[in-house]
Amino acid sequence: MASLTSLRLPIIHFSDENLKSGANCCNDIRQAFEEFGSFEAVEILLSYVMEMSELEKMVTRMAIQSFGVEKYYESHIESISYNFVLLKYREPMTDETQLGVPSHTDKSFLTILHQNQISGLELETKKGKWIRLTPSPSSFVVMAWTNGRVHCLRHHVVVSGNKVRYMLLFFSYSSEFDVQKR
Ligand SMILES: O=C(O)CCC(=O)C(=O)O
Ligand SMILES: [Fe+2]
Repeated sequence: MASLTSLRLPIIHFSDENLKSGANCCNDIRQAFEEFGSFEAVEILLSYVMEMSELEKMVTRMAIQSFGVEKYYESHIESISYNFVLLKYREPMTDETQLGVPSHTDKSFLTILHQNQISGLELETKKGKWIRLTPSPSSFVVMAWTNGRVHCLRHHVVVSGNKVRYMLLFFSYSSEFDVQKR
């Protein structure tokens, strides 16, 4: 059996500041590869969450502008908090036919979804028709709130087949925004 040492792999911080000052990060990566052939990448999730909050703010600003209620934008943004969830749906066992999430509507202001290639999410349109989403790792699905004018889609998840499904969910909640009963 190999004898263990207390050595650790080099750690590279993928924070925004580090990525912006590219040169240092590149040198660290080269050095890590030369000396260890490997490194531990940290702060990637934080960068991802920051990007998601930028996307959420951009969509919110555009929606608020087009509804002609820009004057509420600042107070709305101040009232926002986020929740970031990573989900893994295992492949169903042989005696299980479907695994997933029962039908519901999110209680968030906006929900942004990002996933691997395994389908499962089904959305009910305003007219009561169900759509099965075609997943794409290069796109995000944005779901809106509900009020008298905007309709949050009821959705559920049905997972079958023999592949694991991964899902990243980014929810924004507003303390000012009154989510109507759905
Ligand atoms: O896994 C999905 O596609 C969606 C999960 C979901 O709807 C939820 O967690 O609210
Ligand atoms: Fe949901």
